[in-house]
Amino acid sequence: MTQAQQTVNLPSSVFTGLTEVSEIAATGNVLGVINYTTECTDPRVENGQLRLDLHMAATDSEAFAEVWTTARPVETGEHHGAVYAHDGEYLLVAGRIAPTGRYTEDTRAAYVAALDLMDTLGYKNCFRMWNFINDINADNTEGLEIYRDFCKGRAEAFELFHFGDKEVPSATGIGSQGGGIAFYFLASRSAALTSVENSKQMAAYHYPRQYGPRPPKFARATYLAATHTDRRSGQLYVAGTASIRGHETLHDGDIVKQVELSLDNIEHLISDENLADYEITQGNSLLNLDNIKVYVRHRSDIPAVRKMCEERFSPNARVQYLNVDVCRADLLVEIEGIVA
Ligand SMILES: C=C(O[C@@H]1C=C(C(=O)O)C=C[C@H]1O)C(=O)O
Repeated sequence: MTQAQQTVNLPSSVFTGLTEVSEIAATGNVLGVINYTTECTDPRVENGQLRLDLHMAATDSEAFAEVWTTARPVETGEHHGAVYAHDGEYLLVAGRIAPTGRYTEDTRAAYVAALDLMDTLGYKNCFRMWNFINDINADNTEGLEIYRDFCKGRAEAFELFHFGDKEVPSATGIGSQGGGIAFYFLASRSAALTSVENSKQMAAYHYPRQYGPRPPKFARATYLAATHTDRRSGQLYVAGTASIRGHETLHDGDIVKQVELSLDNIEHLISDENLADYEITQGNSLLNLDNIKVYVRHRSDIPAVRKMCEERFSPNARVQYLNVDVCRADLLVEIEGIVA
């Protein structure tokens, strides 16, 4: 099959009630099940499937599962505390850092184990990372905000693996309702990746030191396609996006304006105007965003946030609203998604 005809069976995920996971699992091979639920547990292999429970819901009624499926048979395993599942083309790896007074070293060690696993198994193209950080805005035992503590350890791990700034994947770094720091990553063996920045935001890895000793290392989006010549039909994994222009938070205290700017930021990020710098042409708008998570700091804001989002998202989009802290104390909302 020529490169031009090569198709990459991209992973897809669905959100489902915790009880429906078995039904989804019956439809194909499961790369992994991420439970956004009422407690955090260490990643595990259960019935041959990778499972990670994240404490992201206050009640069972708010809980849901994100199920990653693939057309290929899946193998699972464990590597220095990280649990993984792979199908020959895609790898899902999950880990958890236990609560501690200082996260830099444990974050670095956990990321080193996961990045080493990717190298060892041959899935060097990491295209999305999710990090769930309990007490994200609280100070660690040395007075450093826990998010900044995490960012330091992550930056050190990327440095050890010689990740250039333009090689870091899109990511989410968000609060949780318990459990230290849990994370999961997606990587590919052969897909072509393009790191995408937002021309209206400073690249996070260039943030000034006022935001911490080491900047957050992530791309605003990662474009994933079968080959580098495919600039039209790839997927865009959109990082958690908030009310930030340049490097500054805008609309402190104003949830409505923060939602508007977060949505405007994503709309611009995935637009042909912004993607022209990468020779990607897809004609995207917010109506093409799916697998959406909307993180809201104050539970009482969720109804208004939902109404604003529903006015701009496709009625067919899969959307979950979660009540957790955001990476900066002055941010009230954050939104992520995938353009498939
Ligand atoms: C919202 C922002 O950052 C958040 C933190 C991230 C991280 O540290 O990995 C990634 C995206 C967002 O979840 C931002 O800086 O714009």
